[in-house]
Amino acid sequence: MRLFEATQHFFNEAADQLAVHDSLRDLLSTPLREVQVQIPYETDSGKTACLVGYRVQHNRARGPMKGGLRYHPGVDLDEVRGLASLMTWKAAVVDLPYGGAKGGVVVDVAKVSERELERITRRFIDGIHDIIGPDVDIPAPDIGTDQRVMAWIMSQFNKYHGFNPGVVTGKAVEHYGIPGRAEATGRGAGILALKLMQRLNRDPRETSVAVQGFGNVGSHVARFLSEAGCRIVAISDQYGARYAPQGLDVGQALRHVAQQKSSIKELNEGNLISNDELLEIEVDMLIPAAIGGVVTEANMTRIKAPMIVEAANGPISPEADRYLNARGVAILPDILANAGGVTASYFEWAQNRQHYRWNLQRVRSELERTLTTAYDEVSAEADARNISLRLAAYMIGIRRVAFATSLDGMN
Ligand SMILES: NC(=O)c1ccc[n+]([C@@H]2O[C@H](COP(=O)([O-])OP(=O)(O)OC[C@H]3O[C@@H](n4cnc5c(N)ncnc54)[C@H](O)[C@@H]3O)[C@@H](O)[C@H]2O)c1
Repeated sequence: MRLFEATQHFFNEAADQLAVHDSLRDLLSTPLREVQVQIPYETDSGKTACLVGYRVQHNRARGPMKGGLRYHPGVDLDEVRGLASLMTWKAAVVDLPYGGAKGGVVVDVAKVSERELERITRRFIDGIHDIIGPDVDIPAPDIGTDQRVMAWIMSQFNKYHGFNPGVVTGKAVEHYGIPGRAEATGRGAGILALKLMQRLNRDPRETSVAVQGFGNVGSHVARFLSEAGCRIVAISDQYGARYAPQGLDVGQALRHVAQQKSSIKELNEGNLISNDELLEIEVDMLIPAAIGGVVTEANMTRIKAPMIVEAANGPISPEADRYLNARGVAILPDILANAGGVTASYFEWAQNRQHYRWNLQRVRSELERTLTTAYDEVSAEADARNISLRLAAYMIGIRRVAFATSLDGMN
């Protein structure tokens, strides 16, 4: 099942529970706008190459649309559409004044130089600058993009529209960003993972954790949970995974990746296993923090973790979700689990508009407060109705967006 179909499946389940009528359901399911642009750019060898980029704006009933920009060879319109709809429900679950959007460029960042990446980004913004903006649609980092890419986006947008740092979030602290944004998605997933352990009466110091993906999100969630006393037994990147039942030294892995610019595969600790094997190890908590669609009908019966935190977007297919729920696996859904990123982006955007900056301590405490409030609402809804955390989160998000949409009216 493709990502948009999967997100629509979860949407429809919740809309059924809420008895959302057909015309409103159609409105909430149909993206506001989808744009595909050509990205011609000059390679370092002087040739002209051409890529494809997308921006999908899903819903703006609750505010300007917000969502990351993904650079990955697997990007396509369906994926971006699915991710854009997830952003709408995510922003609503954590009660931020935003709608949802997402963008992507079909490119393998490992195969282009830094200068090429800058040219690609600037040409992409040439193609979409007139549909984004601080009051319209605000991009942020996702797979393959980081603070450098955000700086180029801001600079290119400003050439057309004048100085406006609030057009993009996830910027460097020294360049209109805020402390704590880079760590926020992983930290947020870690805060919520501890909440899930508490829900199941688990002691973090007796909990083993496997994290798939050691990029922005995966590395920060692994660090946070390791500092909270959990045993991180497996980590990975796209090239492979390392597994040590007695626990891995996360600080050492962070230094290895930062200093050696090398893969987790080359880490001098634990046994080398594949990404598929990582998903299936005997562990208390599994945290997919890389790409989507990793737990499906093909491997669901071999997943052993009793707790799953979806730090990545869309890692579990609807079939696997149904099966794992029936088996009693506690799943913290993506639209809550990784909402720390958009929450800190909201802080950054609001501060850009005020030309004012919080310190790290304030960002962290506001992040924890926002996510904890959302978690408490979702778990209360799940308990009251005896439903999964995913269904409860979707119901809360859809209820808020549906209400705003109906107040907006049709004209
Ligand atoms: N960055 C954010 O603020 C943010 C916010 C919300 C959700 N997310 C989601 O978190 C996930 C990770 O994003 P990120 O920002 O950490 O990206 P990133 O590019 O920093 O890191 C991605 C990681 O996944 C690994 N990876 C890539 N392809 C893989 C594959 N086929 N199999 C296994 N591993 C693979 C990479 O090697 C890397 O370690 C994505 O699903 C993204 O949508 C990110």
